[in-house]
Amino acid sequence: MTRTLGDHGAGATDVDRNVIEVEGLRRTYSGGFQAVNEISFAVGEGELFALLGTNGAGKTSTVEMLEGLARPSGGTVRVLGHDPYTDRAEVRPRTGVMLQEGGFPSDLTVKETVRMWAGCTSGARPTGEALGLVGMGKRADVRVKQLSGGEKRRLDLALALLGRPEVLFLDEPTTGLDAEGRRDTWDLVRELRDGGTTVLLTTHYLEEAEGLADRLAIMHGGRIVVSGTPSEVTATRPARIRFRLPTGVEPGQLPLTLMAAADGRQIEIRTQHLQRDLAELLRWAEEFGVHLDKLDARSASLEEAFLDIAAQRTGATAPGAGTNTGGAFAA
Ligand SMILES: Nc1ncnc2c1ncn2[C@@H]1O[C@H](COP(=O)(O)OP(=O)(O)OP(=O)(O)O)[C@@H](O)[C@H]1O
Repeated sequence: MTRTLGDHGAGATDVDRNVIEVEGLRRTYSGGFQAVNEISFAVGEGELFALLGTNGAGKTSTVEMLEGLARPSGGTVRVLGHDPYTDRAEVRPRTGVMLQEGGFPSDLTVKETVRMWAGCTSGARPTGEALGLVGMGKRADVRVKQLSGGEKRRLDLALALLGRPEVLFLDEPTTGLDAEGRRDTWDLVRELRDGGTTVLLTTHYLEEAEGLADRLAIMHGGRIVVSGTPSEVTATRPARIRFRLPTGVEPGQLPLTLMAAADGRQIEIRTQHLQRDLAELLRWAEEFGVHLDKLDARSASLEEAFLDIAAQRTGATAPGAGTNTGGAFAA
């Protein structure tokens, strides 16, 4: 991909200056259904903020209000210091929006589509530059209806970047992209952020949020359930230690202060104190001359945190979410 990114002050992250401010935001659909229920968050200049959630959590309903496409039912939104709905003329030229469905005329070529869009965008990048950014330079003369789903997403992104936006809204930007396309898009988004662009991203790919986001919020049922840096969010969930129970050892012989679950001879310990409990386990193994086969110890991933949160809220049990107390036991 050719890289000629707009520069809003390279490395000029200024999280003290909020570019997006949301306070007590609500969105109620006809019939009284509350899709967004009193949410509040702020995104600093040059920050990448990810909004995650289960299906129907209210992400798109929220983002549409930030983009100025829908009027809030309550609360306030400020983007670059303005109300994006009532001050649309002020906010729109400084923001780039990548919707879930671009909906371009499908008979136009890629190049014609970009030119048409550029006609409505002040200070637009040259067409070749915009297409080069998203790796679509070679597809310029192809008709939109002949593009694959992933190529359409790239075109959506090129259009969102046309006006060198200060704020970029990306609604599920990598849905339909193959692994390479996804990685290219992540690189591009990182470069834009490093160049000072403020990015608000929604995604269903948790590794995408974990890898890209400076901070994130997980929504469920219209509310923000948890927010923070990816490590702050995962730190709220227990880490895991796994190993095969050595031959000749029974689960009841494991160190009693550890909370463990056994599935046959596979042992899993879930702990908020990974270092302390791992050290205790290793001391015990050393003392009794036991080899812990397939030993694996790691912090919770964002995906595990997400599944735990979703399961708690629906009253279900996330796979492997059970934590047993009172020492080791056999299943
Ligand atoms: N126009 C509408 N009228 C009534 N209800 C709506 C409307 N649009 C969305 N909803 C409902 O509002 C809730 C939130 O929808 P929204 O699309 O914002 O969720 P989401 O988090 O973006 O979901 P997904 O991850 O599935 O895209 C859902 O229950 C949805 O059915």
